Amino acid sequence: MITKMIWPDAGKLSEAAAHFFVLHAQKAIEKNGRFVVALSGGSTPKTFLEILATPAFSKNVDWKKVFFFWSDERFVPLTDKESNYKMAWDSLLSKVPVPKKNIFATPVKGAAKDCAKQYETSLKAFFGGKTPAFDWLMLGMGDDGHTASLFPGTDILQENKRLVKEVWVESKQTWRISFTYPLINKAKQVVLLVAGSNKAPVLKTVFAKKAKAVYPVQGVNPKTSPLWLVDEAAVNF
Ligand SMILES: O=C1O[C@H](COP(=O)(O)O)[C@@H](O)[C@H](O)[C@H]1O
Repeated sequence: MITKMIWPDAGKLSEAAAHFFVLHAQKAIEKNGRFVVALSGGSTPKTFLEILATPAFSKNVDWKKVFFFWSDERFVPLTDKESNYKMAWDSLLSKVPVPKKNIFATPVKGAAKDCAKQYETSLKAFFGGKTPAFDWLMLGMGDDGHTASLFPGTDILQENKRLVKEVWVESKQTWRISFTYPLINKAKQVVLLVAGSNKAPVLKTVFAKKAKAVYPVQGVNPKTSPLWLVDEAAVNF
C-alpha cells in the first residue's frame, strides 16, 4: 500500500515533515524513552532540517533522547560539501542541544568495505542484540529511482544479510555506504521526501495501480506502509 501526501511545493512538504518528526519523536520517547532516526542526504531534506532547527519546532523535541544515524553516506570526508553528515550538521545538529554522543556519523576513513562493516557493528551494538529497527528512517529518491545509495544495477540490491554495505556507483565513479533493504524494511516508519519535476517520470511508475518493479526505491517495503511526502511538481505526470 502507498500512503502519500501531496504538498504544493518543497517548502510546504518540508514543514509537514517537521510536524511529523516532532509527533513521532514525542510518541517514541514516551513509549521507549528514545527516538532513533536515520537521515538521508542530497538536497531535498535540507529545508526540512532547517525548519526543525527553528525554535517553534525544536522546543518541542527532547533532543537528549534523539539518536542520529544516516541511511547512506557519500565516501568523502565529513567536512566535504558533498557529505550527508555535513549537510545535517550545518542545517540542524549544530543548532539544537543534541549530545555529540547521540550522533553516529558513518565512518569514512580507510577502505569503504571496512567503514561499512564498522557502521554495521556500531549499529548492532547500539540496538543491543535486538533487530535494528529505526523509529524514523528517512529516504529520498533520485531521478534514476535510487534511494539511500541503492542505485540501479548495483550489487547491493541483491544483498539479503548485511545491514550496511559499501557500493560502487559506476554512474558517479564513487564509493558510497548505504543501508540495505534488510535494514530499511525493518524500520518502524519510513518517510520518503520527494520534490521536483525531474522525479515525476519515476513516480509515475512507482504510484501506478499495478506498478511493475523497475526502480530500486520500489524495494522499500516495510511492514508499516511508508509515508511518501511529495510536492505537486513530482506528481505532475
Ligand atoms: O545521493 C543521494 O540522493 C538521494 C536523493 O537526493 P535528492 O536531493 O534528489 O532528494 C538521497 O536520498 C540520498 O540520501 C543521497 O545520498
